[in-house]
Amino acid sequence: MHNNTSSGHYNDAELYEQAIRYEKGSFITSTGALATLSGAKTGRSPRDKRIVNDETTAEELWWGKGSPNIEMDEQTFMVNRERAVDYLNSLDKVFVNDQFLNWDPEHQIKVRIVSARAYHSLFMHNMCIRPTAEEVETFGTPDFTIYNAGQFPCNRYTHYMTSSTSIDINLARKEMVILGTQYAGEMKKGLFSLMHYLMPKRQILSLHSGCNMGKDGDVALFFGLSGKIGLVKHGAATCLLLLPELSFPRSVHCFLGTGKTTLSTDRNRLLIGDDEHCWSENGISNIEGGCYAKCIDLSMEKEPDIWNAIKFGTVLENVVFDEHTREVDYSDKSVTGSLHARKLFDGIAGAAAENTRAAYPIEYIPNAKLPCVGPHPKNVILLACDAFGVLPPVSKLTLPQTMYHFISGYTALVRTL
Ligand SMILES: Nc1ncnc2c1ncn2[C@@H]1O[C@H](COP(=O)(O)OP(=O)(O)O)[C@@H](O)[C@H]1O
Ligand SMILES: C=C(OP(=O)(O)O)C(=O)O
Repeated sequence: MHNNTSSGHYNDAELYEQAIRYEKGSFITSTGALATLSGAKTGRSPRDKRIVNDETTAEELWWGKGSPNIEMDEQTFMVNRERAVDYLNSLDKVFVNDQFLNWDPEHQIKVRIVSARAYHSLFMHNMCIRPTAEEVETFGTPDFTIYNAGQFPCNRYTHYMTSSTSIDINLARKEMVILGTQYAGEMKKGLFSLMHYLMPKRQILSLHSGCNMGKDGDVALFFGLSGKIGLVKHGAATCLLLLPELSFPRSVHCFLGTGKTTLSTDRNRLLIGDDEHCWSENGISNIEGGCYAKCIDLSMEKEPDIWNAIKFGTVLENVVFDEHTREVDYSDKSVTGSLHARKLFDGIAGAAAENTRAAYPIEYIPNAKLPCVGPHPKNVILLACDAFGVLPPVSKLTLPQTMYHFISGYTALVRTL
């Protein structure tokens, strides 16, 4: 970085101080968490996420109709990279996180995150695997670097840009650039995209799943899409029956997530991870070092372990709290149900992206399995949200049926309008 910009690793307390002093909307809640705001974007921007299509990725990645990969060229990546680095260099200080991905030591990846906001640094500190002091000293060259200049927009007149947000991945340069969104989840999901590229080359399956283990070592995987909006009628969702003490609201309702985090965090089982895993010959390993729980309507009674994890060190995104008591009102969706959120979901009547979040280190869950690895899974659960009520609430699938439903994406929400 530029000589006038100081960069460094900060501890949790220092990051709290920096966030509270310099980042508007950052406060300590009654339980000690750092409550903060992600700005206009309160969820991911998949339509603004691009991958450089070069000689190698042209062959290796799926492009074109039906593919979720949106392309950009190397030159445009460099334009955005320069813009992000120039922005970061214009600041007095930037935050640097050197951390690891993947609890399987044989397939661990070193990542560096350079960010402008203390909130982003604390978030990644919680979400990636934390190195020891000695490992920080001997970290060396990272395998991948994120430049997060999310407060600064991309230039809408730059080739490929369709808004002021761009999340750009260059696999050859091993870099990711973020412009125009401060939603912290972009960083963790960007690294997950990287793992989807790197791990299959090593004959390892990267999985969007939660994972926990019974006392006898039986591992269960929970698959289900996140970040989808749904209109669910009471009683129509499969996951309702998997965890009957929780309930969906009575009427038509919009929400995110199918329950990987909620259902893998289970008092009676050891938590291996809530969202991203690798399945290799060695068994299962969590990619991350933390959890990113949705907290809309969170309560002590329904989800006690997640509730208790919201303490000093935890980042609370876009929640509303009482100015004096600093008690969080988890039913308040006014920040994430913003005009922007409504626009994001294409004007679906009454829709609000209820995406208030808590990011905490996995060891904040009392029965976390550390290190976060386990043997080959015994059960695979596909969580579905079938608003039509066509799927039986619980079905035991044969292997071909499982493959069919997994590949056809039926763990996603199926909605009515
Ligand atoms: N029966 C249920 N099973 C799972 N989640 C439920 C249930 N009822 C309500 N919920 C809520 O749905 C959301 C599920 O989100 P989450 O577990 O984060 O999904 P994912 O990890 O798959 O993205 C949470 O806000 C949870 O409180
Ligand atoms: C970070 C995200 O994923 P998940 O819902 O799986 O936590 C997200 O969709 O914004």
